[in-house]
Amino acid sequence: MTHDLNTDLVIETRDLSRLYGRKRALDHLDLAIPRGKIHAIVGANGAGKSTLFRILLGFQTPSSGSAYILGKDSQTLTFADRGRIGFVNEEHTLPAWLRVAQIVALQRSQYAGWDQAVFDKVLGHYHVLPEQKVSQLSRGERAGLNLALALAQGPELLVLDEPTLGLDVVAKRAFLEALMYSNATEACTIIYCSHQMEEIERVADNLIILENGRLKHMSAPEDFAARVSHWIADIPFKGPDPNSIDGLLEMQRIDGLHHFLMFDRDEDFGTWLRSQGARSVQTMPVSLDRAVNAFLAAGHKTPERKSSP
Ligand SMILES: Nc1ncnc2c1ncn2[C@@H]1O[C@H](COP(=O)(O)OP(=O)(O)OP(=O)(O)O)[C@@H](O)[C@H]1O
Repeated sequence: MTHDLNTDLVIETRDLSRLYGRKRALDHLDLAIPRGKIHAIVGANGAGKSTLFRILLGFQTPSSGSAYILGKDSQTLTFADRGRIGFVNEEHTLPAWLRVAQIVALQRSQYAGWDQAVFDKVLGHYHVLPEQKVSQLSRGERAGLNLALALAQGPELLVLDEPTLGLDVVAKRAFLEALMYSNATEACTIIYCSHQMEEIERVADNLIILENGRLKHMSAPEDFAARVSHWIADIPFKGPDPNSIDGLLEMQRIDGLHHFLMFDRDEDFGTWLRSQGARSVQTMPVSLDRAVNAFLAAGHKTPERKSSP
């Protein structure tokens, strides 16, 4: 079978759908993730992220369409293909009775491309001793050990699925620093799934938003945030009908002032507010967290647009 695959893509789905009974978890998803850098995948609960990864890693079959990972059909991955993919999730499960040095020895014997310098560099962000058993490590240290193991295996693609879930602020920071200073992206592409927008803001080069099993947006995080604006208007009566406002993500009345979160609206929106009787109009910067949450909450009200990488 010929596929005309683009080898610069680490992940590619074509018209990918997955149904669970009457439930549609993935809905004709076309996704193309280029090689290199850190790509964040976000979506509300139930957006289809786990289903997508189960299909990509070959643990589940699509209902229709196709999925490729590192240029291979995800349904026919070999042991060697899987060896090119690293995976870290929030569970950080490793055999509790093994010592760190024993795990390293095991991994080194298993992975031909094992990179001890990368392991040492990543784990150097933690005070973990080689003689410590996994059971004696803190949750944050276990997360760091998992990251160090995954990166030292030299994967071409590393999937981090909510890797900092349940970690405290200090451990989260240590994990992100270990990741950022590992220079991992020089050798591998990282897919970072998280609901933690401040982490995404720090590490991700590309933001991918899934909603109801569909691709809603793909761009640099800062480009996305720049498209969302916050307006505060003093309108001395009920205010405009939300249904009549193009690009409205959220409208709230707080302390007598109207707050609007808008997508892809510029100065013309201020002019329009004044034409609606606003006595004053101000704009405020919007955090990525606020922008993404408003975008997800607005759901179907959000203008349909073509995603731009
Ligand atoms: N085994 C299943 N049987 C029936 N429905 C399922 C099954 N697995 C997932 N779903 C449904 O498919 C949709 C997508 O689920 P999925 O777990 O892929 O989402 P998610 O984006 O990973 O969510 P979360 O962020 O909560 O982990 C949800 O509506 C879910 O209820």
